[in-house]
Amino acid sequence: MAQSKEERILNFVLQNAVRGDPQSVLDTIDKYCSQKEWAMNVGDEKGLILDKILEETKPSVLLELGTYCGYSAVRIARLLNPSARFLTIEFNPAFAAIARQMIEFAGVQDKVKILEGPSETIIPQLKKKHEVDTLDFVFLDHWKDRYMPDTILLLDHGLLRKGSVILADNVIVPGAPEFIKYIRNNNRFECTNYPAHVEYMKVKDAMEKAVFVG
Ligand SMILES: Cc1ncnc2c1ncn2[C@@H]1O[C@H](/C=C/CNC(=O)c2cc(-c3ccc(F)cc3)cc(O)c2O)C[C@H]1O
Ligand SMILES: [Mg+2]
Repeated sequence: MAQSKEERILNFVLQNAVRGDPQSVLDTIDKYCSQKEWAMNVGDEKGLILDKILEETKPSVLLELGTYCGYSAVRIARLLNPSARFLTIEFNPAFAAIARQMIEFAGVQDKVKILEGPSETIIPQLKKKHEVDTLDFVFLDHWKDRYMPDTILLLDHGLLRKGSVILADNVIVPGAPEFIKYIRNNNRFECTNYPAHVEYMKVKDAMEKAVFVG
C-alpha cells in the first residue's frame, strides 16, 4: 500500500527526531514540511504565537479541534503542567493513528487525549462523558467552515467561562470569514488579530484570539 504524506512525515520523525524530546519532534516536522512536502501543520512562526498565548493564559483544561498529525498537540502539550487536561478531536482515523504515534514518540501522551470523531458529535459529550466543566483554552484548526458552528456549540453547552480563550488558525488563508464576522461582532468576545504567514510559505495569514467575557 503506497504510503500517505502523513505516514512519510511520521516516519521521518521516527527516524530523525529524539524520542521523548517534543521540541526535536516539532523541529523535524518543520524541516520535512519546509524542505520536502508541505503539510498543514501550524508551523514554527504561528507556533511561537501559540506558545506565547499559552504562556500568558496558563490553561489547565484545553480542547483542540483538528489534530491532523499531532504537531500542534505536541506543541501545546510540551508547555502544560502535569495536572493539565488536554483533549484533541480528529475525525479521520488515519490521521488520528498518525497523531497518536507522534504524541507518544514525543513523550507527551500523558497530557493529551485524542477523541476520534466529528467535533459536532463530541463537543456535546464533553461534560458528561469526558468530565469537562469549562474550557480554559480552545485551539481551532479544523475545517474552516466549522469554526463558527463549533464556537456556538461550545457556548450552547456551557463550556466557556469568563476568560476562556479561543485561538483560531488560518483566519486569512484559507480564511474563516463567517467565524470572523460572528466573533468580532459578538460583544461577549474580545478579539485580537495576530498577523503571520501560512506555514512554510511567504503567503500572509493570521491567527485570531477571542477572549470570552462571560
Ligand atoms: C468537524 C471535524 N471534526 C473533527 N476533525 C475534523 C473536522 N474537520 C476537519 N477535521 C480534521 O482536522 C484537520 C483539517 C484541517 C483543515 N485545515 C486546513 O484546511 C488548512 C489549510 C491550509 C492551507 C493553506 C494554504 C494553502 F494553499 C492550502 C491549505 C493551512 C492550514 O493551516 C490549515 O489548517 C484534518 C481533518 O481530518
Ligand atoms: Mg491550520
